[in-house]
Amino acid sequence: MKIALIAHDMKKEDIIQFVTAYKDVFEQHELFATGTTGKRIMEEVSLPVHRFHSGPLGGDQEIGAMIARGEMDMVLFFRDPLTSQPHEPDVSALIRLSDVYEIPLATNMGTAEVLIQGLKHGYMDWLKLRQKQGEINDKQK
Ligand SMILES: O=C(CO)COP(=O)(O)O
Repeated sequence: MKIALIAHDMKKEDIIQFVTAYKDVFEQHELFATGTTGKRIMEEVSLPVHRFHSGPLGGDQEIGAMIARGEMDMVLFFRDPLTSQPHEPDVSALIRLSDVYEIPLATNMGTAEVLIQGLKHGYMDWLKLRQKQGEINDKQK
């Protein structure tokens, strides 16, 4: 499963704690992140992460492009709702694309917890079926 991890600055500490707490789950999946979030996860949790640009420099859009290509399975985005972001349109675009392609998206730790528990207990297996169906459709094109 390909999982995107993103956190605004005020939520970086939270995402580090979250990924540390569920390291046993995350280490079984392929992780992607915006620049600074990914750097901190690699350094502080010692997990491999594919890093994109920092969010304000286009990282959210790069993750959005993966979603549009059907290459991302889950997005955990710890947003800061109390600070205005210069790249708010990019943030909205990423959330919109998650809805367009029906990708499970958490925008806070509470929902992220439910998604990761679901992943751990196999409730996300329908995603694999969808991937298989996508592969079949691609072959038929
Ligand atoms: O701004 C972000 C998401 O919108 C996060 O970017 P960084 O992980 O580079 O701080």
